[in-house]
Amino acid sequence: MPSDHLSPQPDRRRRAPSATTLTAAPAPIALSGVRRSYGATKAVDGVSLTVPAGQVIALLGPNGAGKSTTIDMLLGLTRPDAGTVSLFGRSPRQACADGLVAAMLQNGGLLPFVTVRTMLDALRGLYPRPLTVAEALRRAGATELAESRTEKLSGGQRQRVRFAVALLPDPALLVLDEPTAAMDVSARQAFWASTRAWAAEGRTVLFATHYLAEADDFADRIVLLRSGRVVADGPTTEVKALVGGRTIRATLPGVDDGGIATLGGLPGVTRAARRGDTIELRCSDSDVALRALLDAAPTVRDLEISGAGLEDAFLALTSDQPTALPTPASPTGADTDAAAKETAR
Ligand SMILES: Nc1ncnc2c1ncn2[C@@H]1O[C@H](COP(=O)(O)OP(=O)(O)OP(=O)(O)O)[C@@H](O)[C@H]1O
Repeated sequence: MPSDHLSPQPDRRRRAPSATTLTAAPAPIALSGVRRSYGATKAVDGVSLTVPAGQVIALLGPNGAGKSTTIDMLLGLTRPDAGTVSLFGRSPRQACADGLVAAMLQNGGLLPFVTVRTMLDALRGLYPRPLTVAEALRRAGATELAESRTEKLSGGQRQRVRFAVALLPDPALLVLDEPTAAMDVSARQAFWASTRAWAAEGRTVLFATHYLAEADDFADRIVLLRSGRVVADGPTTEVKALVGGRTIRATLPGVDDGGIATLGGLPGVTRAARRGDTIELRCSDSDVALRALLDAAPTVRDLEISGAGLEDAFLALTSDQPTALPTPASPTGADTDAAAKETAR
């Protein structure tokens, strides 16, 4: 049995609501003041998060930030030491058993020595309202793999089949832990196109990734974890905006280290660097910096000014000495309240 197959004992007497009837139902994900320690390590240290239906949310953070532990608690695979986890108003295990939640985890396997179709057929019987095998394969972009034996699949093909397994219960919430790790560029694009199309029907997706570009391109909202805590939470544009400042890039022929030191001291510039004849100035005020640069180096050319990217935000917000952090945005408001109550306990 694949370890990412998360419907232990489906209850066929219970009619679980379909994805389309869940819009007015309890939130697909509600974490409140969740904590989990391993010995002295606080893997998750008071995370509160409410995710409404239809949202695609990316969980980001450096190694050891607590992403997988958060996902494990979300799926009922690990119990929190404190706080509550609710999926569609139910316990994680019940929500999984009702076919409302499915996951693709990093260590998930496939049944060996059978064809993909046989495996999906066998798994279908475990769910209250499964997709047809053909539909699950189509949505996962894996139709041509139906007759392949599972042990002969390449890494990227396995990922697509695992995606079909996750879609099989027609879950209203899909949880993905680094889902595109083994995929090539075109498989990755197809995966996200299909995930977005699936989410556009009102379903919810939470994914953890180290590919910041994926979060930037596909998530409606980013939650950035550091040392088990949420350090930023909001739409991608807002998370980027938490790191103020712009960067000026330009060509300045013949610039040397002394010249770079001078540029680093210009008004409005916080840091200067060079690569060959290309200079890069991080700015607290790019308008002031640009005027000063043109005065100080009239031969400068090919000027470009850009805002902070997600990578800048990620590095600034997760480094050991983060820049002064604004309070994480809380799209629900309730998150902040819950966190505050938990802290006060
Ligand atoms: N089963 C465990 N036993 C002991 N420590 C653990 C266990 N699981 C996680 N940890 C520790 O908890 C912290 C958070 O780990 P977690 O795997 O949740 O982080 P992550 O953000 O998913 O990291 P990565 O990006 O490397 O996958 C780390 O310090 C990790 O060493």
